[in-house]
Amino acid sequence: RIIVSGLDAAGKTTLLYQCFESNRIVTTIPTIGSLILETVSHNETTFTSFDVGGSGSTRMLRMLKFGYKIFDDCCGVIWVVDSNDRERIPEVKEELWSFLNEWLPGTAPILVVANKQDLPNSMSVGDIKRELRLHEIKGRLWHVQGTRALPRDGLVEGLEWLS
Ligand SMILES: Nc1nc2c(ncn2[C@@H]2O[C@H](COP(=O)(O)OP(=O)(O)OP(=O)(O)O)[C@@H](O)[C@H]2O)c(=O)[nH]1
Ligand SMILES: [Mg+2]
Repeated sequence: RIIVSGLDAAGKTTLLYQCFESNRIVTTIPTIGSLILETVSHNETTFTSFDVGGSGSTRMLRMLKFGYKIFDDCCGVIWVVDSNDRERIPEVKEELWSFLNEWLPGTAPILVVANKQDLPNSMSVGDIKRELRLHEIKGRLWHVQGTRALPRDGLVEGLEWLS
């Protein structure tokens, strides 16, 4: 199982469907209010997506209720970041680190997807590495891949790294 997470509107749904249905523009609706999840299965791999945005209490309830089952058999994480949303990067950092420290046991590798690279004001891969302090990750492999889910670009490279 691969967990796909990140703040709301980062591009998780778009990315999930773009991975498997080439050249199709996916119309997404925000997952606000729903507890979890979107699941896409491909060969032997299940991609389970949920967002960690929203209010703190909702987020925590969601994690508590579903956390263990989801995380138990997780062998990799895709963390999607809206590279264009500079204002929320501190929130991304906080959520990512609490996710790594509190919720994700073991040594599962993490692919950080620096999405929305097509937008002119987006942060670079280097910016994202620095802002999220990824070099402080201990005991698991990590990698940052710049992507444009619309049109898709970089996704295959990212998945190759993860596999
Ligand atoms: N410009 C641009 N827009 C993107 C890209 N990827 C996704 N989007 C847009 O960003 C918005 C949010 O994308 P979603 O895939 O719904 O994001 P999500 O992470 O699933 O959001 P929630 O379901 O609310 O958690 C949509 O309007 C997408 O069309 C990208 O690479 N570039
Ligand atoms: Mg979504």
